[in-house]
Amino acid sequence: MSAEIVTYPDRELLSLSLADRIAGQLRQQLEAVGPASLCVPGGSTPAPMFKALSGLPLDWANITVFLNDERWVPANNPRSNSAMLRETLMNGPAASANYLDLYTGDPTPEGAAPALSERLRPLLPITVLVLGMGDDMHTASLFPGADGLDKLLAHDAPPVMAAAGGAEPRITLTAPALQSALNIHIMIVGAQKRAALEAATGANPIDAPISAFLRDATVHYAD
Ligand SMILES: O=C1O[C@H](COP(=O)(O)O)[C@@H](O)[C@H](O)[C@H]1O
Repeated sequence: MSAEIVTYPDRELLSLSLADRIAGQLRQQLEAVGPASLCVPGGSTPAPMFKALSGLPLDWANITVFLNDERWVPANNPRSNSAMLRETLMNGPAASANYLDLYTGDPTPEGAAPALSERLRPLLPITVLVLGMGDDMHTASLFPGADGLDKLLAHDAPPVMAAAGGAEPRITLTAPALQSALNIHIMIVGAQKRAALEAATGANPIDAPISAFLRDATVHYAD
């Protein structure tokens, strides 16, 4: 089965509509169950959606936010996904949310992963998961053909592991932690990513990691 794809007339409408949909799903969890979790991508695509979401009225103090993955660099490094998130999402009403930073300052992501896994377990299943995708069909830090990708995709993987394949060491949520999410959205823009997504449909996750999430996801797309 492949994902439902929603195509928007432009990127601004995509960002506003997706932010509204995420807020609705978080609100439902907060009202029906209690605390909620929101797991979001880094990269350049989601920043406008984060800005829209940050201004929406929600019980942010009962929401824990964390990234899908992080480059192993401190927050003052321009490659830090956390820095982008703090500038875009963790502002206005959303500044009251709890933030679980995947970058701990430990010397290596391998050393930090076991304790992060334990901190993450009580937050599972993720209430709302938003994934991005690179042109190479990677998502989170699950890179096609990377060393150890089979371990990150394994059904018994711990929630958080170190990952190879990017320009710097990385830490990532693993496939089972991400797949357990109650609501999964994939946000992509541009014809190149759309073509990559179509190529990934039905492919082996070792070659096209995004395909591990397509069955249960809604894809949000604009040119
Ligand atoms: O490296 C990463 O890239 C992907 C996609 O980023 P984009 O700049 O093409 O939007 C992102 O989903 C992932 O979280 C990030 O670590």
